[in-house]
Amino acid sequence: MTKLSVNINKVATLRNSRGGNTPNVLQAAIDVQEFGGDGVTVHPRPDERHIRYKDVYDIRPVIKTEFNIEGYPSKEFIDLVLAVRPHQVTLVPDPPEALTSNAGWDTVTHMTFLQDVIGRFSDAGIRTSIFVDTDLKNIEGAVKTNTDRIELYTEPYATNFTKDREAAIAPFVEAAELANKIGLKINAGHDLNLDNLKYFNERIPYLKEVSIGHALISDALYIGLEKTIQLYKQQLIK
Ligand SMILES: CC(=O)[C@@H](O)[C@H](O)COP(=O)(O)O
Ligand SMILES: NCC(=O)COP(=O)(O)O
Repeated sequence: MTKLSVNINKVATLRNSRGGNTPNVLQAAIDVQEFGGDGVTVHPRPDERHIRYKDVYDIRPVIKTEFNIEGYPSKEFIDLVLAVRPHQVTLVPDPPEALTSNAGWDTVTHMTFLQDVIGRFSDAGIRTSIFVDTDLKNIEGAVKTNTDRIELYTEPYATNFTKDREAAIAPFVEAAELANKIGLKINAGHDLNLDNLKYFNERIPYLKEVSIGHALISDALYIGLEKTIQLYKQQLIK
């Protein structure tokens, strides 16, 4: 079964809209694991508009499953990850002002930088993953960065799924086949939801983990967090 890591950024976005501590982000991290999530993902950004650096420190001790920290590897981010020591770090090439992640790494152009950062995390015993699109040159470049995993950037799949699901999935299957062949493990995420997740999971070989936030937290407003997590987990049965 593919693992579900629940991204709780949007819980923090709601909290931050009022100040105070409602909803409680720490309790959300505890509950998503209690309700069957296989991990917790956070993506701190420089302006701390959702998950704050302090949240990341606070959440670490309540993790009983797997903690995945995503973000752009600025000096502050690298220091945070090395201090908190999650199970996995996912490097994302977001510029600071990005509304949300909107591209994968150009692994050829940024090879030396990625090799250096990945080396530092690997030396600290933290599993590494890098966010990439399905361009095969970026998959081939990824293996040379020495990353353990890639996270396939699934927004193009989600956008095209409603028009032509076969065409939408095809580049992701090809990318996953190549990644597996050259020794990379595969995660995926961005804009996955209850409509498009089952087909993605069925069609993508070797998929180890998906991280889902925006749609899952939105669904939870209607059907509750526990039921929502169970529904997402059901989509991930192979
Ligand atoms: C890498 C990725 O796709 C996610 O981390 C995404 O950026 C979710 O974060 P937000 O919901 O804060 O945009
Ligand atoms: N890595 C993707 C992630 O954590 C969540 O993305 P989204 O479901 O909020 O689009």
